[in-house]
Amino acid sequence: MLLYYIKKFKKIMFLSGLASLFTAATSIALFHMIGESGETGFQPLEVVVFAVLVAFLLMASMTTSYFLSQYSAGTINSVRQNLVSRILGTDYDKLEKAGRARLYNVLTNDVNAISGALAEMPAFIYNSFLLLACFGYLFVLSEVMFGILVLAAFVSFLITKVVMAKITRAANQMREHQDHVFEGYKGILDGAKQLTVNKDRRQYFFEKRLKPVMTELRSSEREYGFAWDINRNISQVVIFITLGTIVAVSHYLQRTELVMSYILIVTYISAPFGYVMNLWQNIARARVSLQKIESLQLGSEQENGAEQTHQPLSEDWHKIAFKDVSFAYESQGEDTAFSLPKLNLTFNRGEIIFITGGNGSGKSTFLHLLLGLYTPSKGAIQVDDMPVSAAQLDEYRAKITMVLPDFYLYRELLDANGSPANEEKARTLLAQFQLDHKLNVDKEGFSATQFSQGQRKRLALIASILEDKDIYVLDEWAADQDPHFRALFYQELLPWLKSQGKTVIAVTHDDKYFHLADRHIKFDQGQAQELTEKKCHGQAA
Ligand SMILES: Nc1ncnc2c1ncn2[C@@H]1O[C@H](COP(=O)(O)OP(=O)(O)OP(=O)(O)O)[C@@H](O)[C@H]1O
Repeated sequence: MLLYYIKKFKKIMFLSGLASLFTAATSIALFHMIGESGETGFQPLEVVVFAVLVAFLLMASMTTSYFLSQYSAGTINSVRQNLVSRILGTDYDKLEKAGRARLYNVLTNDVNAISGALAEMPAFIYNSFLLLACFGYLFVLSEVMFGILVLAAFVSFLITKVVMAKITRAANQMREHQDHVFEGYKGILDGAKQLTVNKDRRQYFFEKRLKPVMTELRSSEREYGFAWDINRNISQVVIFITLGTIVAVSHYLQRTELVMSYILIVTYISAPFGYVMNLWQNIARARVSLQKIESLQLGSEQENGAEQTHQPLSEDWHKIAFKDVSFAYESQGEDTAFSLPKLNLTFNRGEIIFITGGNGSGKSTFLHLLLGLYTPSKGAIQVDDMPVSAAQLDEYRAKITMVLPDFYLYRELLDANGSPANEEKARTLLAQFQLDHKLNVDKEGFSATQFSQGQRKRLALIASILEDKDIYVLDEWAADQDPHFRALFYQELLPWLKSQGKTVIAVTHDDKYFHLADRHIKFDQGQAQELTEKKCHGQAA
């Protein structure tokens, strides 16, 4: 993936590399002049050349900085977009398994770690050129002293390599602990009300849940930083030993005129050398982040406008069927995971179907399968006897609109084509749902977003109706409505949807209205049973 981004920005990398080359060449020319004129001083012409070179160096380094900043901003944006796009293209069950806390961590820490390492790539090129040019110049000055320098660089490299193993281990631990801390942050935000009202819980949560994971994170951060500090300190010592050796050898070789050039350049390159080493550290972190992202098995980037190569599903469909559909959650620990064994159900177009059953009987799991959020482990969902293939899944899902208990209220209202919905139509619905006094709709969608839970659900249903899909999947929609709206939903809205040819599959516990359904399917421990009319009227969920 790192290579992917390097390739993506190769033009700007090349340009910054070129600018770096000029900068490095100019620096060497300046060093040469200083080294040559150290004892005699500058002649008037040399002063002019020196001034021109300094001006050129400034221009070249500023041009390099310009390309670097372009690259950095572009890379960070590109990594962010790529990851968001991959998350959007990931199957829901994988996202559910990863969990929100981990995904937040990917979108914040990992994006920063990867983009940070990539953004420094051109600076790495720049500093590498500088190092190469300086080394080349030192080689020309004296091969023996250059050999000493190479030996010192090699020792420094070996030390870094040993320390690197420790750094990578600490980086892995740090990343793992960050996930735990993010899980804690999620608890603070999602449970803000409970934590505010319940002081004991707040203290317990902070002391027993947050503090331990934060302490773990701190110790892995310390280990990580310390390992790197050791490396830096040893490298500094190596530089001083090198300088001392150079002074001694130059006296031994009776070439003391080289001491100034050598000390000047070795001191000068210690900063770029540290920079190159630093990037190594950043790459280690980026690699851990990349491994983490890969372990979440995110999807590939969303394809916009990809050509359809599959057989299209019928627009004029008549029935949707579950054919021998089985599904089981992954077993956690020793417990046997919940499963839906061999469901055979048919939903005809234009029907109102109520789904009932006790808590944990499998209603939501069934809806997740119906919505194409979970993949059956066996069997298939069929549209007019044709199994829906993986390639047809988006097309199948496009027939459905839904309001689930954990819905998100998007401000934007869309129509059947995914374009902004007709404002007049939206206003009419607002009036019908008695929300016109609370808010308005404009080009951007709903004009306010602070509502009661019942009102939010009404708005979610308005958004669903505007989407104008064939199938409405509603999970306990009426549960938060007052008796008036509950009656309106069952006695007016559902019959109206039916009259429009819509299919409604609704989970409900409102036995008072069971008679209004065309069909009634009851779930019990994962088994679905179609209730006959008699049973249907006589039984509550
Ligand atoms: N993501 C999951 N991973 C593992 N098991 C799960 C998961 N979601 C639900 N379950 C289990 O599956 C069973 C059925 O859950 P489901 O949410 O389908 O029930 P439900 O009928 O919708 O219940 P309720 O009326 O309480 O909403 C439960 O025993 C639950 O523990």
